[in-house]
Amino acid sequence: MNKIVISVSDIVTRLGLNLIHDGLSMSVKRGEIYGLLGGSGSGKSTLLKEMIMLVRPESGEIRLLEHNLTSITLTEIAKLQRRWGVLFQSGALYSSLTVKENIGITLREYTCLPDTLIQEIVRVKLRMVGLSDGAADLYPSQLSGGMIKRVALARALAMDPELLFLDEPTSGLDPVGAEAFDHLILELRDILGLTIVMVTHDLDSIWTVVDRFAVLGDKKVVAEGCLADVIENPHPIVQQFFKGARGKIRSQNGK
Ligand SMILES: Nc1ncnc2c1ncn2[C@@H]1O[C@H](COP(=O)(O)OP(=O)(O)OP(=O)(O)O)[C@@H](O)[C@H]1O
Repeated sequence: MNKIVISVSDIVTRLGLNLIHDGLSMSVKRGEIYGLLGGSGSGKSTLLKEMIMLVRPESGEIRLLEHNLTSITLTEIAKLQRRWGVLFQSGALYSSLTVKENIGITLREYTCLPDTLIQEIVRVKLRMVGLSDGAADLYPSQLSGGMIKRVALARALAMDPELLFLDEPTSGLDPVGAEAFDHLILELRDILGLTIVMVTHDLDSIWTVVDRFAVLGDKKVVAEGCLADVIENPHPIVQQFFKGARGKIRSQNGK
């Protein structure tokens, strides 16, 4: 069985007066694509932010790549941050920097690599996400939504991370672009051996790329597992979530 690389145990999260998580637990295994699903406001993005230490839970424990995030030192945080990449929903590219500068920025910040090598790494990452060298000198305002996601993904991969966090990677893309992006994620996981955690509302992504997932509701994980297992879970939140999707499965099966 694959080793667990992220384990969230019994966390309680409060943001302002809002209780977001109340005894939430889940775990991610090495090499899998793990989805965080749930209704709007169920705390998916907050959970992802807790895994990358942008938000701190009030209690409970998060262990990531054998570090306990509640008791980690600053030096360990700095090392750990190099081992993950993040793709935020909007892409979060710097508008005043070109594509190549956006991708190279973490390499310049975290390494002492010479400029020629950084340029070469940027070229490799661009190709890895299916973009040509011609995109390197463009600014974000000159890119389509799909290209922005790809550049943001290339930037997330710049440091050769073991873990990739994706917050709604296909949001804002048309169905064709979303499908292409899903396939890219699958391909990169297989080629690079990544472990991927993704927040998604996109049921097509769940069928296509996600190996296991958690459904968040009632401030907890109400179901966790692979699609075949979770879809049979009688919890009302799960059934509500998949009602339309189940119809889709039936129609796909010709039933
Ligand atoms: N800084 C904050 N202060 C107070 N409440 C917050 C803060 N950030 C988020 N929240 C609240 O926390 C709840 C969970 O937010 P979160 O973004 O994690 O949900 P989500 O499941 O990702 O939702 P969506 O699918 O709509 O993006 C929401 O009700 C949100 O309003």
